Amino acid sequence: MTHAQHVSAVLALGSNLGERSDTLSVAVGDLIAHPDVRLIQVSEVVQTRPVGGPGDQPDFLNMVMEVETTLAPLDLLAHCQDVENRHHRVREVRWGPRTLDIDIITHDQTRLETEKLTIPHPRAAERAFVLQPWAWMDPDATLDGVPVAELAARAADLDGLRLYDPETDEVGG
Ligand SMILES: Nc1ncnc2c1ncn2[C@@H]1O[C@H](COP(=O)(O)OP(=O)(O)OP(=O)(O)O)[C@@H](O)[C@H]1O
Ligand SMILES: Nc1nc2c(c(=O)[nH]1)N=C(CO)CN2
Repeated sequence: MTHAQHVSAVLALGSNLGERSDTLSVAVGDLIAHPDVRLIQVSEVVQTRPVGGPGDQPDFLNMVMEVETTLAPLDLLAHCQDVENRHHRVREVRWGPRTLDIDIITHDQTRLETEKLTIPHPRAAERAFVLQPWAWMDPDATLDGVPVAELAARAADLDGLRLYDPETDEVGG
C-alpha cells in the first residue's frame, strides 16, 4: 500500500451574514478538525465590499488559510462543503448573503477543470479579497507563476478592503 501524499492547499473563507468573525474562527477549527487536514498558517481577516451579486448586501469578512492535507481535491471539496453546511443551517438565507463560503484556491500543483471543481479557483486571480490576505500571509506566494501581491495590487476590489480587528469589531486604517 502506498501512503497518500501530503500537499499544501490554500482555502479562502468569506462571511457577510450573522456573527461573521466568530463564524470564520469556528470554520477554521472545523476545517482542521479533520484527521487528514493540518493547519500551516492563517491570514489576517479583512473587511471587503461585496463583489458582484445584489448591490445592497452587507460587507464581507474574508481570510485565507494554508493547510497540509492528504485529501484528494474532490475529498477536500466535500469536507469544505460539509463545514459550510454546518454554518448555513444556523440561518435562513433568502438570497445573496452567505453565512459562510469556502473556496479551494490551490491544491499543490493540481490543475483541474470539471463541472464540480476547478483548481486553481478560476476567479481568484482577480479578487483582492482573496489575494491581499494571501500575500500578507505568504509574501512569496505565486498563482500561475505571478506573485500574488502583484495580482492583488491590480485587483479592482482592492480599494474596498480594510484590515479587520476581531477584538474591537472595527476596521483598521
Ligand atoms: N475551486 C473551487 N472551490 C470551491 N468550489 C468550487 C471550486 N470550483 C468549482 N466549485 C463549485 O462551485 C460551487 C459553489 O458555487 P457557489 O454558487 O457557492 O459559488 P460562489 O462561491 O457563490 O461563487 P464563486 O465560485 O465565484 O466564489 C460548488 O458547489 C463547487 O462544486
Ligand atoms: N467581498 C467579497 N465579495 C464576494 C465574495 C467574498 O467572499 N467577498 N464572495 C463571492 C462569492 O463567492 C462574491 N463576492
